[in-house]
Amino acid sequence: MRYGTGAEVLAGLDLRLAPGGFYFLTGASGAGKTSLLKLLYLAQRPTRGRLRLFGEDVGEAPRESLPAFRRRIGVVFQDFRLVRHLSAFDNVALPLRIAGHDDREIEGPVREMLAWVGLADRASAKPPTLSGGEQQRVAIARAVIARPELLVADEPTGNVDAAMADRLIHLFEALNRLGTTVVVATHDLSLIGAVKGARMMRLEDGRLSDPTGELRHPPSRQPDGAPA
Ligand SMILES: Nc1ncnc2c1ncn2[C@@H]1O[C@H](COP(=O)(O)OP(=O)(O)OP(=O)(O)O)[C@@H](O)[C@H]1O
Repeated sequence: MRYGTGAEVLAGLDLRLAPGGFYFLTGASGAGKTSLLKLLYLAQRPTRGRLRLFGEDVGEAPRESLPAFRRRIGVVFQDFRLVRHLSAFDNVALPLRIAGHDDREIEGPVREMLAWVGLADRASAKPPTLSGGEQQRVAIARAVIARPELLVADEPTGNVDAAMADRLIHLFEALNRLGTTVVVATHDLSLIGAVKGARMMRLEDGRLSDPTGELRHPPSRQPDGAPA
């Protein structure tokens, strides 16, 4: 994959995600994590090569077929991308509204989700009046509310404290237990250690050092806190 006429930012990737798997993606800043996630949530197409999603070839699928695939994917963007003029409640409700649920069906689950991410009392606040951490939690609630088949999250806990990060990763785990394939890009080793059975993929200069995530499991914590 390359942006425009620039150099390739991802090359030679051969990667298969098992349905229902939980994957962490790590790598230095600029290694290409966000670019790989963009391929997964169909914001970018591979410049060459093949991309299959949900068993279908999407690398060269017609543009008009992509929204139907995207509705099956929950995305936590690094920069949140909340709708500024909608309340926290309405941002979280968006995927359910798009899926055709009416207000009576939406109210309960959205309130419950906002309570889970600690924002029960901020439901009517609009994004510009929320802190970075609060916006991030709204973004996460919006990404998971409709139980997507694939959840892609880019540094989803970069703006919250350790206790909230723990709570959020358990939300991802709960979703994963319901069958969602989860891919989380992060630098946070404690997050990686928190999910048993998760697989870890590492990007270095646009190449995956462990494309299946099978070889390296999350580093377990030593008593002194250093990664194993
Ligand atoms: N829209 C873009 N246009 C051109 N080049 C880009 C674009 N986005 C990213 N790049 C380049 O692609 C490379 C990989 O960037 P990417 O954002 O995927 O890295 P990353 O691993 O997610 O970094 P970080 O941890 O800092 O978010 C970098 O060299 C970056 O400068």
